[in-house]
Amino acid sequence: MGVQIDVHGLAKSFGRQNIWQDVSLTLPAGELSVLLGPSGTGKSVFLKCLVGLLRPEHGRIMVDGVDVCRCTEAERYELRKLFGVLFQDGALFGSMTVYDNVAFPLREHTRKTEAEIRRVVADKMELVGLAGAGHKLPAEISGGMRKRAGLARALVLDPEIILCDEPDSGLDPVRTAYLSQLLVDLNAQIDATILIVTHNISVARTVPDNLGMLYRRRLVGFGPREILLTSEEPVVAQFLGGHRHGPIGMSEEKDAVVAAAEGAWPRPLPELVPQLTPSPGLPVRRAIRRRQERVRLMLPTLPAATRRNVAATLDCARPGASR
Ligand SMILES: Nc1ncnc2c1ncn2[C@@H]1O[C@H](COP(=O)(O)OP(=O)(O)OP(=O)(O)O)[C@@H](O)[C@H]1O
Repeated sequence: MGVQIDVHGLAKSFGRQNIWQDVSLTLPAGELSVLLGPSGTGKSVFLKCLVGLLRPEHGRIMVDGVDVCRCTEAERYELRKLFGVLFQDGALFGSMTVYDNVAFPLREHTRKTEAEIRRVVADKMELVGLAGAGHKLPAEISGGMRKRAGLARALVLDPEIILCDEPDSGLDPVRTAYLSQLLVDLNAQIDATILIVTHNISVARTVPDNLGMLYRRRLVGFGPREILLTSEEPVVAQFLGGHRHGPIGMSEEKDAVVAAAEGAWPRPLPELVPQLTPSPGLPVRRAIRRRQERVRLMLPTLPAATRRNVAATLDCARPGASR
């Protein structure tokens, strides 16, 4: 099962530029989570902090009992083995074949023989639908295939935590739908904790168990998907509705005069769409039951509308209930 990550009071700046502050959230073990936010709100910086590539000035990131922000280099090296990271552009080495790219972490971090490496690489390439493409160079495959090759590489060390930085960027809606399904299927197969950073509304509405959003240097919210997906908070409703009217402007924060001239921002909330389920033949996601137990305890604390939506998902998941 994946590992839980607890983030408390995190703050990160570059010089005088504060990126975000007071970010606290828990990524529950083995669940799928999505972190949304307009461009430039520091989503990638957050991922890099989680994996220890950037050091926040304040706060704690607890992974497996170790604080990523304060651990020794040796501890950080060990922790990194828990993580598989899919970077925005796939981050493949252009001069290596897809096969060698995927095999790279195994050759670097394990003592496996080439025969063993061949087996693992073939297995992961098959998992992401790239069997047969190993001999090609990254420049010879499509953007979607490069993403999947990056994902295969992120998986070869059997990570317990998978971080995906905008896996959908540069993909058409159909490829994005395939990739969303792939992430859900992967979770069903390996039960890893998965965090996806994106500004893709369709991914946010269909993939995660938990959803959060960064805006104006703060975490607007983070919790069971139904909370944000039914939120009437103007910034959340505008972002998920994908429209111009609302507090978010072209350069993140809208000019107060422009915002006032728009008047109120009442918009119908998009309908809550069902979460993706694993493809036929795959096991039921083990996270579902754990999440139900967790969310059931949260029910009394949720707003009435959210409570109804969450309760409905708990009801339809009861044994014998029709789905
Ligand atoms: N190493 C760095 N040094 C200085 N500033 C940085 C560094 N990395 C990121 N930033 C700044 O931090 C801010 C947030 O960047 P980040 O890439 O995390 O945003 P994002 O939310 O992922 O954006 P997008 O959705 O457009 O990818 C930007 O203003 C960026 O210029």
